[in-house]
Amino acid sequence: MIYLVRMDVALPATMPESDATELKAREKRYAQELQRDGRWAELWRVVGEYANYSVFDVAGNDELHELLAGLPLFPYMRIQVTPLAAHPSRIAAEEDLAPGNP
Ligand SMILES: O=C(O)CC1=CCC(=O)O1
Repeated sequence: MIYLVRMDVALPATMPESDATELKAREKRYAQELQRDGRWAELWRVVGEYANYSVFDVAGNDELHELLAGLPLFPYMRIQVTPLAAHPSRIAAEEDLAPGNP
């Protein structure tokens, strides 16, 4: 299933800079691991905000929840999830159209 996810991050003003830096580094490693295995398909910054729009390609609600809850920044995020369905007018990617592709 495909999900559009918006994450808004709000770190407490009282958080020491070194803790914030360490959390962000862990978040980056976690996000890049999931991008490499294909489950975090898109990651875009919202212009002018400490927020992102992401697209996840996972088995379903339970897997998405597990991935999101595992984000190092999860305790400091507001997360909105929109499940997406195929659009009938979408031109499929070349590889989707390849003969023999399930
Ligand atoms: O900076 C953000 O939007 C939060 C975040 C998600 C993945 C990552 O590396 O940072």
